[in-house]
Order: sequence, then structure tokens, then C-alpha cells
Amino acid sequence: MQRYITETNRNKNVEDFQMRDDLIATLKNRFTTYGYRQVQTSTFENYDMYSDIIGTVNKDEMIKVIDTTGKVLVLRPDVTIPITRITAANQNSNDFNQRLFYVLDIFRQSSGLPNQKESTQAGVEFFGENTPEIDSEVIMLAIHTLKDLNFRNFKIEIGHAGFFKELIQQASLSEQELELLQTLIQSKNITEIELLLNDLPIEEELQTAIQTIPMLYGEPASVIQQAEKIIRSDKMQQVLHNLIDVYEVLKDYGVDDYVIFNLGLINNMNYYSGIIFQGFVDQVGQPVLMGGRYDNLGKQFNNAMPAIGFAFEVDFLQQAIQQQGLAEPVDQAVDIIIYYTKEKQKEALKAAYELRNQNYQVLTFSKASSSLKPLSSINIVNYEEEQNILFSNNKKHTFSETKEIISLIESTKED
Ligand SMILES: N[C@@H](Cc1c[nH]c[nH+]1)C(=O)O
Repeated sequence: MQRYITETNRNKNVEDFQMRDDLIATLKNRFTTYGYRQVQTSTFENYDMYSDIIGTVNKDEMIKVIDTTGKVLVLRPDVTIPITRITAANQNSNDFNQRLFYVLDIFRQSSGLPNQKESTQAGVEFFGENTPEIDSEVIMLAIHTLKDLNFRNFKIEIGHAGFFKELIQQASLSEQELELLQTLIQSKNITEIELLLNDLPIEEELQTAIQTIPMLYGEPASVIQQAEKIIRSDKMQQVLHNLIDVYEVLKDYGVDDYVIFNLGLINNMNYYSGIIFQGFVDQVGQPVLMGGRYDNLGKQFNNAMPAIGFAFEVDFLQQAIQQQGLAEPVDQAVDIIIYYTKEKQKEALKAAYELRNQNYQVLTFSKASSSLKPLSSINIVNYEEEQNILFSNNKKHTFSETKEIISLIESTKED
């Protein structure tokens, strides 16, 4: 039996970890270029905070812990909620925008996948404005980042939390019926949807409209055309206009080829109030990113603030990059390797210190005691009794001072 090992399917070796680190660096860099600043939230949260919020994570999926005083805590099941709470508490004037990003683990355990409890999310949250320009800028950031990661085929599905909600309000369904209907729409199970609706007291026109929802998927222009046919209220018309406005801005960014409309899109979280979206790449069944507008969440923390954001699932991204062979080979070579004899130890270690000070990566090997074969390097330095030798790119040089090593290495780099 293996003791103290928890089942996890990520980072099996150092190379995986380095690749993940590079991936996260790419995400952080792109978020920064759009003006986002990194924040962090606590791993332990008050259970009551999550259970009282409307639109929160499913209570059964939260991982609860009890602290030494007997208080029930929960391991951070979502980042959007605590960031909204913090921003709501700190923002006393609402006339400025806040752009925040994070790379944090979240903890959820669904009954279907009991071994999966932990995943890393890299996400952004924008607070302060609700305009089509902001919505499209946030979606553009997601697209820009997927391009950075070299995915050739990816799609962003855009929908709206309000479209389905508006329609369904006219049907006055019970909570259970609504939940079932949502699941069926999500899985586009058209036959079951029809059977369910046939059993409910819903007028025919409304039933047809609801049955159309899963079909409102695909190229934006044709989805808009089809959607117009089932508009039954001003609110639905506004929702559709909002989607069109956002799409127009995305066209100006020149990224409309990546965009698909999906009015049957229902995101996991219930706090969404406006546009919602998900991102898909080849060979990964689940979305690698999800997000949307959640203008009503701040109100629950006594500060109404328009807000929109999304989060990448870093584990899915990593899996996709590996499967599609998009990872750059991890460079194992070090900048400089120094071999030295016992007599030259002092001189060699001093040189290593100076070179590391100049940010070179340096490994030292005592010829007297080390028997291991070192990693490769194009710069090998030998401190021996008679002379000091540098092999740089297979060319031999003699030297007496450390600064000569630097100038020789830099000059061979330029060759
Ligand atoms: N917190 C959401 C993603 C998101 C970030 N911002 C808005 N939505 C999730 O875990 O699904």
C-alpha cells in the first residue's frame, strides 16, 4: 500500500511542472498586458458565506473542514465570490474600474468524479462597468491568450444568462422541473425536452420557443435570425441586441472567426446575469475556460457593482497542450558548468558566485569528489593547476579572470 499519497493526475515529473510553469507565465503575461493586477484569496473560507449566497457553488460539492475551535470552514470552492466580496468591501467609490487576476487552486468534489477535488484556475475579474466594449475586451483577452498558447482550432461559445431565464419565466415551472429542463438543454437532448414539455401545462407557442433553444447554436448571423423568431418580450429583444453589440466589437478586433453563438449555454454558476461564454480546444471534451457577467453578486455584499470575468482551467489547458504537441521542449542545458581541482577550489567557487550574480545558471563539480556525469552545457570551464580553460561552443580559450569568461561567452553568442 502506498501511504500518504492522494490520487492526482497532474505534474508527474519535473518536466510537467516546468511546462505548467511556462504555461502560467504566458497567461500572467497576457493578463498583465490588458491592465490586470494579480491578487490572492484565502484557502479557507467561512462556510456560511458560501452557503448563504444566491447563485453559489453546489453545497454538496464543497469540501468542508472543521478548525480547532469547531468552526465549519470550506476550502475555496470558487474565486469569483471571494474577490467580489473583497472588492465590494474596499471600493467605496464606484467611479473607477478594477481589473484583477489570479492563479489559484479551487476545491470541488462532484459525485461523478470523487477523486477529482482540486484544480487550478487562472482567471480575471473586471469590476465597474457594463458595456459591450468591456464584454468584448474580456472575451478578446481569452482569445488572445488561447492564440498565445498556439492552439490552432479553438472556439468561444457565447450565450446569455437572460435569454433562457426570460423565456422560462413565462412558463412558471417548479424548481425541480426547471433544473431538469436546464440539464436537458445543456445536453441538447431534444427528444426528452419535448416529452417533458408535453407533460406540462404550457401553451404551444411557448413550448415551441423553448424547444428551439438548443438549436440556437452556430454561426452568429444565422443564430440571430432564428432567435428573432422566438422573441416574446422586450427583455429578450434587449438580450439579443446586447449579444449583437458585443459581436460587432469582436469583429473589429478581427476575431469573429473564433466566435460561435450558443443560446442554450448554461454555465455552472448561477450568479451570471448577462453574457456568458465558454472556450473549447481540440481533444478536450470540457470547456478550458468559462465566464460571464455577474452584475448582481456585489449587491449581496452590500455594494452593487457591474462585473464580468472568466477563468481558465489550467489542468485542461496543460492536458491539451501536451496532447496536441504544442509544448516547447523544456531546455535542460545549463549556461555554464565549472570543473575544478582541489587546489583551485577557492578561485572556482568565487567565479561561480560572480557568474550567478550576473544571472548565469552555473553548476560546479569538484574533480576530487564528484563522480556524477553533469548535464550538458555549451560552456565548460576547467580550473586546473596549470591553467584555466573555457570551452565555449567547442572553441578553446584560456583565461585568468572571471570577467574574461563573461566576455568570451557573450562574444561566442554573437557569432
Ligand atoms: N468562477 C467561475 C468562472 C468565472 C470567473 N469570473 C466569472 N466567472 C467558475 O469557476 O466557473
